Amino acid sequence: MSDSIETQPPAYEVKNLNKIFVAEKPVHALVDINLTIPEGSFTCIVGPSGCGKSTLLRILGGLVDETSGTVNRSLTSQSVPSSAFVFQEHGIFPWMNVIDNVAFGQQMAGIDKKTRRASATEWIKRIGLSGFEDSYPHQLSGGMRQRIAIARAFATGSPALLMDEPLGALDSQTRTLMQEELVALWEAERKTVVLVTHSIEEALLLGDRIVMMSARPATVKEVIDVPFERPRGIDTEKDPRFGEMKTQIWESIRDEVQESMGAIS
Ligand SMILES: Nc1ncnc2c1ncn2[C@@H]1O[C@H](COP(=O)(O)OP(=O)(O)OP(=O)(O)O)[C@@H](O)[C@H]1O
Repeated sequence: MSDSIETQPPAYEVKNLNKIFVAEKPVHALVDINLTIPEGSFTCIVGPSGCGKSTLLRILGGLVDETSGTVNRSLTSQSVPSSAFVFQEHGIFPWMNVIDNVAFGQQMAGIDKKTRRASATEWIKRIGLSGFEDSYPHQLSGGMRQRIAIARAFATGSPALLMDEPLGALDSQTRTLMQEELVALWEAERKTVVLVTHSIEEALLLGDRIVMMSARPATVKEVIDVPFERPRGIDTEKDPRFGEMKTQIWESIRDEVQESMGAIS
């Protein structure tokens, strides 16, 4: 874990948060969530499928309202959105070319065309897609499309990036490369990142901290500090502690899945 993370002021402070979706049958998604996310940290959220991870992320970003409790967001900005989202798929517009997709967030923020095209060109270079500025998403691979979605989020200038399984649809080799690229961008920019993942390995490779959620109605079961030095990679995975932590997290999640299915006798 980065030494300074613990001393950073909170980017998000969640207190006694509850979320009940009002549907034909009300769904109690989140119950009494208390969580502090330090500025500049990389936090991964893991938990059983359907427990409420995406809901928590959307509440952090203000896309969904909480039912009760509070979310204090200290990272605000007059000129750009306080957070930018990256979703697993469909995050970029098929009718826009690469440069317009990357510049979209800045366009929404009212930044002039010349400035946003210069910034988008720089970001396209940083993600290794120079030469593809005029290409359309259907002409690109899945990995290239997710690079664009990530570049667009960084290019908005938002101080926080909220990512919902951003690498989940990629093949394992592309995913490994993109994990490294994402961490390199985060280390250079030091945004506050909150990333939902189903992959325990990914959480251990990317995160300063891992927030483990219980089965629905979800609460924060545990927050684990990830002890591995950066850069992390194959050597990190060979560390015996990596295997131990992976087993510990998996066993905890498995208990939650079993509990939610009523499978524990
Ligand atoms: N708009 C909505 N209306 C009603 N129920 C909803 C709504 N959005 C989510 N839910 C319910 O809230 C619960 C949590 O959903 P959420 O998508 O946050 O879980 P998740 O942990 O991200 O799932 P997964 O890991 O499968 O992506 C689920 O039972 C889901 O059906």
